[in-house]
Amino acid sequence: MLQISEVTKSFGQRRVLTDVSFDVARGRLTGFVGGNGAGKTTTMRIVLGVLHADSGTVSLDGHAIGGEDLRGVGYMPEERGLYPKMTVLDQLVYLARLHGIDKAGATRRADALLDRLGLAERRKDALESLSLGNQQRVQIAAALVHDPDVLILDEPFSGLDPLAVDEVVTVVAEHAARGIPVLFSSHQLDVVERLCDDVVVIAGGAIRARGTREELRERYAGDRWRMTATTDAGWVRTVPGVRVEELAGVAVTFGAPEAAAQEVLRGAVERGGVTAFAPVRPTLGEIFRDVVVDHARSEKETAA
Ligand SMILES: Nc1ncnc2c1ncn2[C@@H]1O[C@H](COP(=O)(O)OP(=O)(O)OP(=O)(O)O)[C@@H](O)[C@H]1O
Repeated sequence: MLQISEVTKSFGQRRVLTDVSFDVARGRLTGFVGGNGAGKTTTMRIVLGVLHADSGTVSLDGHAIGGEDLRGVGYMPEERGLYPKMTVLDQLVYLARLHGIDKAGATRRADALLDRLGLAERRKDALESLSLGNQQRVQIAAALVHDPDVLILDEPFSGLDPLAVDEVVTVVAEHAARGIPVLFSSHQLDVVERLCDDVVVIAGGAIRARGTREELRERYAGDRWRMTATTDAGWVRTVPGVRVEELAGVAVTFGAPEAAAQEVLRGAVERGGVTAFAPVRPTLGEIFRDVVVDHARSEKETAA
C-alpha cells in the first residue's frame, strides 16, 4: 500500500498542502479529484520524490519510499514530455530500456501495449504526426512500458474521446488487478465515478473526503428519498417534517428524517401501493460540489 501521511508543503509564504493523508491500496484504482490548483500535481510530485514535503511522509508497504521503489513507478506527468520527432515504438523502447529492460523485451512490451491501445499501425510514425488523443495514448503506454510496481497518472483521460477512455481504463485496470497501487487525478467526475474503487477529494490543499466510492455515496446521501406510488403523491407535501423537492404525479423526491420517510411509505401503502422507494444516493459530481462549495464558503467566511 502507498501511504501519504500528514504531508504539508509551502511554496515561499504560500501553503499549498496541509496535512494531506490518504492511502492508495494495491489492486485498486484510486481517483484523486479536485479543482484547478487544489494540490493534486504537487501531492503526486511529492510521492515521486521530485518535490520534498516540508513535513509528513510517503511510504510504500510500511517503509519510506526511496530510490529503488521510485525507479519502479510508472508516472504520466501533467505536462506531457515525449520526443515529438521520435517514432512511437522507438520512444517506448527507449523508455523501457532506461528501466533496465533488454532490447527484445522492451520491443515486445512496447508492441503489446501499442496493440492494446489501438496504435499498432502507428508504431513507425513520429509522435508529432499523431492526433492529440493518440499522443495521449502513447503517453499512457510510456507510463506502463516498464511494467511499473506503482502507477501515478496525472489527468490521464483528458483529451480522450469516450471510446478511448474505455480502452485506456481497461488497460489501467488490468495493471491494478496485478496488485499494484494506482493513483490518478481527473476532473472528469463521471469517469472517476465509473472507474474508481476509492476516491480522494482535495480542495484548497486539504483532503475534504475520502473512502470507497460506495462509502462516499452513503455518507453524503443525506436524508433524501425517492418514491413512486401507484396513486397521485401530492399528499406527501402535508406530511410533517417532509420537504418535497420534486413532484410529478405518482413520483416524488423529498427530504425527510427517516421516521417521516417511513410515515410517507405507510401513507402510500394505505393509499394503494408503492412500486419504488429508496434513499437518493448522490453522484460523485454532487458530492464534489458539496464538498468543494462548502470549502469555498468557509474560506470566504474566514476571510470576512
Ligand atoms: N513550483 C511552484 N511554485 C509556486 N507555486 C506552485 C508551484 N507549483 C504549484 N504551485 C501552486 O500550488 C497550488 C497547487 O497546484 P497543483 O498544480 O498541485 O494543483 P492541481 O490540483 O494539480 O491543479 P490542476 O488541476 O489545475 O492541475 C496552486 O496554487 C499552484 O499555483
